[in-house]
Amino acid sequence: MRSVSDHLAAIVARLTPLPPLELPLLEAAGTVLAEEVSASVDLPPFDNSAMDGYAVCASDLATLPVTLPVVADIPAGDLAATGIGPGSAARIMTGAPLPDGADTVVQVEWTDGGAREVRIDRGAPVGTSIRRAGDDVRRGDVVLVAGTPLGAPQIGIAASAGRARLRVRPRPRVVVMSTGDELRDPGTPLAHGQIWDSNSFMLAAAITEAGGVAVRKSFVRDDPDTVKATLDEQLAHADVVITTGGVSMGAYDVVKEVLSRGGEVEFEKVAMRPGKPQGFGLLDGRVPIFTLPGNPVSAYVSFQVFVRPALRYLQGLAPEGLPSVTAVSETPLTGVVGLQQYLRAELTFADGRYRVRPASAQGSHQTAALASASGLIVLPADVAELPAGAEIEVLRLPS
Ligand SMILES: Nc1nc2c(c(=O)[nH]1)N[C@H]1C(S)=C(S)[C@@H](COP(=O)(O)OP(=O)(O)OC[C@H]3O[C@@H](n4cnc5c(N)ncnc54)[C@H](O)[C@@H]3O)O[C@H]1N2
Ligand code: MOO
Repeated sequence: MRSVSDHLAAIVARLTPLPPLELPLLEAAGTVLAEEVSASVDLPPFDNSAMDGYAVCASDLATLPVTLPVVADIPAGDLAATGIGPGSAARIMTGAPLPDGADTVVQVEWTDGGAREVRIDRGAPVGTSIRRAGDDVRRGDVVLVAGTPLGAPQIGIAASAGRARLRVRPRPRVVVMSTGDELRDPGTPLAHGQIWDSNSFMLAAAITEAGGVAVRKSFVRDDPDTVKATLDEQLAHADVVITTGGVSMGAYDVVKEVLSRGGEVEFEKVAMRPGKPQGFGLLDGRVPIFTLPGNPVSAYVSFQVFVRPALRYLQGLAPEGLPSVTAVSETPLTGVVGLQQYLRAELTFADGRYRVRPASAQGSHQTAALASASGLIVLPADVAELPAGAEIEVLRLPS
């Protein structure tokens, strides 16, 4: 059996990051930058006021209070090149260009707020409330490097630097499809022996959480031709395909049957619980496919352990999994030697430390315990027993 880390490494070795493309700025949010962005101008581009107030010459404030004529009114966006001289003031708004001749700004609270003339009660040494050109970014400075995930602040600086479009690696488009004759869509009636398809909905949500674009295909019957035709149909517009079900040892495990044929997908037993039967390959020699086990908890854990890192890698990021913390176990933990276990658990933080308690239901069909879990305890393959109070790694589940 392959170890979890060997299986992930084998997957990553076969992936190629998605080719970059140019997107309008807002569509680039959530993607990963594939170029360097530098400022084409100083930011701010001109000296401007940090306060609503009056632009004056500091030398006029030697004796206070002082009353000065207001010779100009400068709102933000004012294009007129107004200047002032000693003995006069310009009313100025936050962000408005500093008039020539002024070397300080007195905020309005320190004055009588006059429109024709203004009485100034408090002094403001040279440079007060002035934001100098380039004191955020100098023209030519690199503000974002290639490989940066584009969150809100990064989209903001790109806009500040004047960029309307960015070259990025896009969010991977991931087609998810459940297989199984027993499956029905939620909202429709069930006959005996049938269940509602939960995997495709759960994984579509997980794909979105992991930064991909999910395309949920309705479930597919356990029929080799239908499975093959549906996969072929998806190839044109998928960066990744995920299937669930049909990969163990059963007589109707059609995913395995169809995809083993051409040798495109390799089916492995991975030393983990849940999630032992795994398949990975490149459809058509190019589109990564993950064939995840059908048990819902197994499918979910497999997604977090293998697919999430792969989606990151496709965007040009390090193939990391979920963030983890070290927690103190509140109960003894029993391992299965030879299998790395992922135990659904409640993770809490109190008195400066994380504590963790495994759920009592650990079956790979027991989805209620998964839905109320906040963490997954990672119990390594070589651990048989851990006493209560021991420290253990816990993956934090997205919330
Ligand atoms: N003889 C053996 N049997 C099984 C083995 C084994 O090694 N030898 N492995 C077990 C393990 S571990 C797992 S995990 C499952 C994997 O099975 P498949 O991937 O073939 O999945 P199915 O048989 O299609 O389904 C398993 C289980 O999950 C339910 N299911 C499937 N799809 C969905 C869905 N979309 N939504 C909700 N539930 C779903 C399905 O009804 C079954 O109950 O194999 C074990 N067996
Ligand atoms: O290994 Mo299966 O994925 O546990 O139920």
